[in-house]
Amino acid sequence: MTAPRPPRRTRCLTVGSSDSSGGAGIQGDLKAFASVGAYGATVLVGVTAQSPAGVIASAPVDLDLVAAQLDTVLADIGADGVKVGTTWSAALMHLVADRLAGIPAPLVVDPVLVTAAGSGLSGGQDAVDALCERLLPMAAVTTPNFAEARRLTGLTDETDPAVLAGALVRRGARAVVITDVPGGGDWLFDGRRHRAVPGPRHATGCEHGAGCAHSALLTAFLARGVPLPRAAELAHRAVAAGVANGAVDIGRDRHPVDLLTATAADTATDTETDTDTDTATATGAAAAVGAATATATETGAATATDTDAAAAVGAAVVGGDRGRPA
Ligand SMILES: Nc1ncnc2c1ncn2[C@@H]1O[C@H](COP(=O)(O)OP(=O)(O)OP(=O)(O)O)[C@@H](O)[C@H]1O
Ligand SMILES: Cc1ncc(CO)c(N)n1
Repeated sequence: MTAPRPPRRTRCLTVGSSDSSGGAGIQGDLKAFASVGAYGATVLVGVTAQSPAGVIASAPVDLDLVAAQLDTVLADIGADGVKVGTTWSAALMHLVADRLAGIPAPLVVDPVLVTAAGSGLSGGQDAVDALCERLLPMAAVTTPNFAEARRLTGLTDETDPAVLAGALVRRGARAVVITDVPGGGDWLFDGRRHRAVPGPRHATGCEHGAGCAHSALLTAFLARGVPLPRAAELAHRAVAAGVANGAVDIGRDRHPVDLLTATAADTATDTETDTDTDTATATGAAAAVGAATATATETGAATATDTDAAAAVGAAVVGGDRGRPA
């Protein structure tokens, strides 16, 4: 009799660029995957010199090296969920689309065109067109911020997220989450139904990497089979908590989001007694899915009342593959 195979952890792959400050890009993605216990692999497509204040210099990685990374990681590690970030060139978009075509894993496309600090970070219009034509139709969801949604649709003065999301679906997206819409929170359109993903805005200045963290968490949750509306809610709550409890001690004027230490800080010396309910209850990615995390961590079983959340986080914590799509 052969021994049962141990449960496999969720494998997430990010195709993105390096952020020298460590807060966004592939570094941010790895932290976001780790915050929910997913295994993160990376295909590096570019390098940036940046701080939370902005991008100073950048360069793409040679396409042959990108192809070799994709082939190697997909052949050996595989992926249950894939995220694509920075869009350096049309050639890169075509290469990534060719290599990812047909892989049985949800794809999240975070079209990084404008960073939280307002820096442009993308190729030209041909890269944007290739992204829309090749990658958006393959993706389970795309997650532009408000400025990116305007750029992708060409609706540069549009203020209504529903109009922008509708236009993106007409451009080929299957589903859209526009992040940080006016008034706070996100906007989800799954191609059939529009809905707000509400949440308060936190004025901590810790927004660097928020978009990367959001799309990486969405990738991990979708990889575990959490339905998109719930995954969008969980990802937003986790990131908003990471902004509220961000790394204010890192960076001069602007600071990175922090998904990892908030939970630890919560259980540490308790020097901060925060009465703001959102801040107090939603500390860190793990706590954003509520008691589910704690229960799963302690008992090794996702016994919390919030089943989606438990599936999303619990599976990672116990290294299992519950919730994985067939
Ligand atoms: N100040 C804030 N308070 C609460 N939530 C926020 C705040 N800023 C952003 N968020 C949330 O963070 C997530 C990412 O949104 P955002 O629009 O900042 O991404 P982005 O602009 O792509 O970020 P970046 O370029 O730094 O990666 C969304 O769920 C959004 O609602
Ligand atoms: C490399 C990189 N990717 C993504 C973002 C998100 O805006 C960033 N600031 N830097």
